[in-house]
Amino acid sequence: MQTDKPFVYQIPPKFEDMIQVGMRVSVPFGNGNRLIQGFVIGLKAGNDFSGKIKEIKSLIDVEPVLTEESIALAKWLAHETYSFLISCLQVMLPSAMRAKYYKQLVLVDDAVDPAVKEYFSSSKKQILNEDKIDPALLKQLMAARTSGKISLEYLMKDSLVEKKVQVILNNLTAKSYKIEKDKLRANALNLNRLLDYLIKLGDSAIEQTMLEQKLGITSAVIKNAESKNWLKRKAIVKRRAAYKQSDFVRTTPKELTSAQKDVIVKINNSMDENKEKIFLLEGVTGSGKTEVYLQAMAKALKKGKTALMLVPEIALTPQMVKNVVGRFGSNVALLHSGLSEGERLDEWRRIQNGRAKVVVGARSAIFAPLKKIGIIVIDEEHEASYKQEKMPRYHAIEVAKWRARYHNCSLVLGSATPSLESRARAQKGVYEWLHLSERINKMPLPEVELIDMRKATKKIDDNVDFSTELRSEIALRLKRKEQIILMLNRRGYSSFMMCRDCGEVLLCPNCDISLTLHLDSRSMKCHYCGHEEKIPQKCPNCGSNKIRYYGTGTQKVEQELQNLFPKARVLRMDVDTTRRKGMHAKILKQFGEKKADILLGTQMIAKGLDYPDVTLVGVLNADTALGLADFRASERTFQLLTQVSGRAGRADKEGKVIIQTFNPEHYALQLAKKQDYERFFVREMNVRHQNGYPPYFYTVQITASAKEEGLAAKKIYQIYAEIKSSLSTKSIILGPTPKAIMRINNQFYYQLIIKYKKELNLDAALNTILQKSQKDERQGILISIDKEPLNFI
Ligand SMILES: Nc1ncnc2c1ncn2[C@@H]1O[C@H](COP(=O)(O)OP(=O)(O)OP(=O)(O)O)[C@@H](O)[C@H]1O
Ligand SMILES: [Zn+2]
Ligand SMILES: [Zn+2]
Repeated sequence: MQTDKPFVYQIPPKFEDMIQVGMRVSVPFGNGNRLIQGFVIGLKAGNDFSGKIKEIKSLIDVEPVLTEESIALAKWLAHETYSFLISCLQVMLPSAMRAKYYKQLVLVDDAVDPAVKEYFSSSKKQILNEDKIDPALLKQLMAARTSGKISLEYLMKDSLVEKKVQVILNNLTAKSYKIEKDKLRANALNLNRLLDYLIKLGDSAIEQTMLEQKLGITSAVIKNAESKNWLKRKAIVKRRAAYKQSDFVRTTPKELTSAQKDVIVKINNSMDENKEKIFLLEGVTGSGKTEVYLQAMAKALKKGKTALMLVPEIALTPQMVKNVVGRFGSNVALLHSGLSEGERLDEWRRIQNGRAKVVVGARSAIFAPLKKIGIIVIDEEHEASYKQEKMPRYHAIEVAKWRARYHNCSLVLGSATPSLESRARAQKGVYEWLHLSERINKMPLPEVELIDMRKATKKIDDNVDFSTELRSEIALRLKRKEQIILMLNRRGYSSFMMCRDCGEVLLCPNCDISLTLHLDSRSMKCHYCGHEEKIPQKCPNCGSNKIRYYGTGTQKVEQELQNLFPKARVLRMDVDTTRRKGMHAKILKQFGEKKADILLGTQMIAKGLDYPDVTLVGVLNADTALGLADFRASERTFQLLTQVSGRAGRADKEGKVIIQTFNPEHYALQLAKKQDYERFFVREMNVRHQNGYPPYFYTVQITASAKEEGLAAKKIYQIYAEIKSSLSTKSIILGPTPKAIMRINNQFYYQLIIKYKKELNLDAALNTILQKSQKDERQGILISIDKEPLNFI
């Protein structure tokens, strides 16, 4: 259970001069006095607590892991995102530093069933693994516990482990080695070789595994030598490297174009003023935003400060790493999910102790413990992955703003397709708007052609995913030995219905939002107002019976490609082919080395890739995102199509883009075809204004979930009543409704969304809900509060 308040503990005399705010300690907690991990968030003399005060048991850290800044940030975050403070403190640290708890069973009385005895055969203490244990045995164990024959203990394992390796050191003088060698039989080859090596080793040391490899000997030989006192073994801490320095060629700053210069001058000036300032760098695809980031970051370093750069997880490609590590060398720390826990911990430590001055990472890297930050860069700022979907539900941009204020530094938000919220703020002058409107070397943006699949499918077999136009363009590039990127849009896979003849997507009569298919209830539902109707047999628009779930798979397309172009070398990139660690990078590397002609993938190939030989981009299905019942559907579609189109024709060869769609008239597609972000912005702002959506309104989403549908529904209506009474009449509540995927893991989800402009009482009302949610949790009802949710359904 969450206990979201600080507790008072006594500092035992032995820790008196050592304990500091920001350290982790282990303390007894609750009636059982089991040990748990806690954070020291304040020190005070005397106390105003009337009960008996427990003592701190031990210190987990010898120096604080939380800084003054991170504690202040956590407090703000808890308030800002309606989260528990403890979750916010934990999010500041790498996962390896979060305590993990184990249950341990201890046999106290031998008179137990044979099965139980067997369980304890290797040791009287066993770590209980509830997932792996046979349920029948578990039942017996629990019975034995009730009768007092077994006791249950909670253990905290601090996984703050450093990686240790064994190194070999000399133990004898050169002279003694000579004597040993003379004693040795000549056919003791391994020992002879080892002795020769040790004589040469002198004062240095070598890792044991390396020595074994080098001499082709086993650890038994080393053991033997150790017993003869020839050598010493010692465990030393080894840094787990996130990247190999030697893999990167150092690069020097590029001569900037005049457009880039105009932009960087503004950023540099603001850095010289040491004032908090937010820039929106809107630059078309291939306009050289990365070089601007790098030179601005270099400026921060020159001023003796540090630099923090965020990129979406999926864009943390070998190319991006090459760019940054190439420029800043060993100053760079990388933080992303491709690293092991240990690697991330070691990178975090390098940042904390000031050895890494540049941090590049995905969302959670925004909490990197850099001191004296001079600049924060957020690339692809429109990306939804910057928002965390579990508590604390923070948006990295909001955290970045807080840190920019704390450090009085610059924040640069960059994108070819900024989020509407960001672009609107630039409009109002909240952010300074910087614009790169042309590609490097004045290369044109690629020509985009929309293919109307309502007509195309009639010409060819209904089941084929390639129009004749796309096929002939692919054939042409294959002949010219140029490269092709094909994207299959999988978002919203099979979740909505569309007519194959007229392109009609079923809409809600009350909202301008498409209905979502619910297979469990066999109906179409609106997730905004609750409207529900039967799944139609015929298209309500044209009467055709060719209406279907929309969706296709990468594997099916790959097969088709092989049939159409048997000689083409295809790389497929989707969740299946990238599940294994490092595969994502590997596939991109192969493509970059021209070991394939076609890169076929899902959304994950849309951004950041910069390959000069790619001259054709094909989008197989542009529509799935449009069909989603979310008011951001048009924005996401426009962003995705513009981003993926931007992969074509980035160097000296002209690019071409083919987009297959059932909705060629839709403004998101028409404007993506022109790659005209500015016009899209104006148009979409109009739509948002008319329908009362962000950025014209703020939003909060409240979700209630439970194993029993009734409980979740009852709770959300109760919250609805409470919230309603505290809101002014100007605000709107959408719902309550079940969520689009109402049941996940047998948990039922209900939600409501509050739209408001100004609500003085809302904050207090939401905090009350949060505090009460601890009680709800005991009854199996989970409540979540999400400020500015990016997912409405
Ligand atoms: N001043 C420059 N002189 C020469 N080449 C440059 C310069 N600036 C950038 N480039 C090159 O131009 C290409 C495009 O730049 P970059 O990848 O930074 O674009 P981008 O704006 O980030 O695009 P996207 O939004 O599509 O990722 C890169 O290959 C980069 O090396
Ligand atoms: Zn129709
Ligand atoms: Zn509706």
